[in-house]
Amino acid sequence: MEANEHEHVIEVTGLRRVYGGGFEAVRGIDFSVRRGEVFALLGTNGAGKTSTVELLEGLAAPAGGRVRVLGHDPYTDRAAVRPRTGVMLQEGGFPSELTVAETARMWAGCVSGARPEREVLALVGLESKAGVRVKQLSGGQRRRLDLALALLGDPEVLFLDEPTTGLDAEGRRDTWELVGALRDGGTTVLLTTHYLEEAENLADRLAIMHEGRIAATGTPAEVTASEPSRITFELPEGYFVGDLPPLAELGVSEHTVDGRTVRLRTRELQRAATGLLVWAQGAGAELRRLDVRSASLEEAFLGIAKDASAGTTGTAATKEYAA
Ligand SMILES: Nc1ncnc2c1ncn2[C@@H]1O[C@H](COP(=O)(O)OP(=O)(O)OP(=O)(O)O)[C@@H](O)[C@H]1O
Repeated sequence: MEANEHEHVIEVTGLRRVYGGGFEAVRGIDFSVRRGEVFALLGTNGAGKTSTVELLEGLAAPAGGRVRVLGHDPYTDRAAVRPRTGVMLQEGGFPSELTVAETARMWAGCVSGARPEREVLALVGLESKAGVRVKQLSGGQRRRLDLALALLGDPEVLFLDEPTTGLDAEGRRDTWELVGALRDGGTTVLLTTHYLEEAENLADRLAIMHEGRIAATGTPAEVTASEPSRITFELPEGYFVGDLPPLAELGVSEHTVDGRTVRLRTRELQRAATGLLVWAQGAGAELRRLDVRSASLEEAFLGIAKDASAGTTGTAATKEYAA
């Protein structure tokens, strides 16, 4: 396979998943991931992230739509896809009596051209635990073992379902570094996560799922830009909000006043901030505790989830930002 960076390694079109009782967990989603990208699926609980990833891994057949991984259908053409992918499930479920090294060795037996166990254990910082039984590992160490096993076949595409859940801050940082290094080495990574900071740090592009649909997709910066920025300051004594220039003319969409503290929300940060500062300069007014900031991914996520719950987004209204 040619290593073409523009090649879509994962392609998902109109994908649906329906469970036994008729519940539609994935309701027609589209996205694609290019070679060497880290793509994050974010979402509220039960949004359909795991249901989607399982379809990409070929663990179930879709109820509708199409999935291609490395150009193949991962369900019907499993033999072509599986050796080139690495999968880290949410629950590894290893025999707890085996040691870490034995588990890696057993797993390596199922992988063609597996890397040496020691090498993958070193990658995830578990070399010193090689002789320890799996049942004696902490939750975070088990997640690292899950990751080590996913890396045994030196995969072109890596699926990580909540890779850092249960890890402490240091373990999370180490995993981020490792995923970054894998990406730099050309591995394509699709991950699900509850940690917005993780997506902000790692993802080249992301999709936010809500109730089986994609509510927003784009780079972290593009998705963040969909939420209004904020300006906060304290008015000096003797000044009132009515003394400010007309806020609507500055592109301010909302404002609140709490004592002397004024909070503005705007989608035109430069225009609003400039108008405010020019006014303050002219009036000789000092705006104390002035704080001007773009929305965080967390704010964008909460805003999108709120809109989606209120029925103002959906397939037709998916926010999509050009990559
Ligand atoms: N085997 C199943 N049978 C019926 N419904 C299921 C099954 N597995 C998942 N679901 C439902 O499908 C929906 C999506 O679940 P899924 O696990 O894909 O969500 P998620 O986004 O990964 O959630 P979380 O962030 O909580 O892990 C949920 O409402 C869940 O209850």
